[in-house]
Amino acid sequence: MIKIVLVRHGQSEWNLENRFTGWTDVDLSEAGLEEARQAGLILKQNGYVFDEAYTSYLKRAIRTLGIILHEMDMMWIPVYKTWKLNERHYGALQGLNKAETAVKYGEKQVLSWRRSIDVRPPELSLDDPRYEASLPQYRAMKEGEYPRTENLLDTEERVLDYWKERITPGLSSGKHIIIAAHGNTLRSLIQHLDHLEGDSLIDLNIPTGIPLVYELDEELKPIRHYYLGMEGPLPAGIIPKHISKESTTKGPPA
Ligand SMILES: O=C(O)[C@H](O)COP(=O)(O)O
Repeated sequence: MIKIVLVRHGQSEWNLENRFTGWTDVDLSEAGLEEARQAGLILKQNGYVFDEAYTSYLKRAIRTLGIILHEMDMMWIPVYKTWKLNERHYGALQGLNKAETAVKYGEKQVLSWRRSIDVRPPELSLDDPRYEASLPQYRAMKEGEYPRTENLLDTEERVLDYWKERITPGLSSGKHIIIAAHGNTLRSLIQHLDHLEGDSLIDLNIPTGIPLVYELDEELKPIRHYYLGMEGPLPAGIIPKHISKESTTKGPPA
């Protein structure tokens, strides 16, 4: 049996303000910093050790991982960063308040943008200041690779590309791996692992800052998964109290 730990970054400043974030590089809120510390303590308390870690180019995930590894006294392990694990790009919605957007476009439309697999939000124009392909961390991307908007399938394509090319070889060779990433990055990976579609995908929300353990067989097919608390695996559907309300919604189906 092979175990991998997935963790969504701690609550961010725009999670707190209920804004569409995507590739906007916002920091963790105070609650998010504490969630990251708690995640590190939970993993240490449960005796987890890691050989390598993966994260995105976005500071909310990078800092979450750094705090977790600091709490575990594991800052010495290799950490691999990639834009392919960045959050799903929310296009021209980035920066907008989610509640205000729902008033303007309707709840149904916003739910479809947020949780369907094949609906892209309006795209960013190339002269939009939020189109940040010129930032140093994205300069090595190929022409047209920097997204102007994404649906979950677009995100899943780049996440799975990296998962298959860079992460599964380590897993199959017995490495203990943690991935600190984003709500939709992890939703797209879980969609692939658990073959989720329809309502079970629409209802899939990953809480911030809680370690999610996937146990995989030799073919890397899921055997079971569970969120981790201080006392070990949490019963399905239970999210620890310390997580802020707006991030505690239904986790992966039991
Ligand atoms: O990018 C964002 O806005 C959040 O990280 C995830 O938002 P969502 O839960 O609306 O997809």
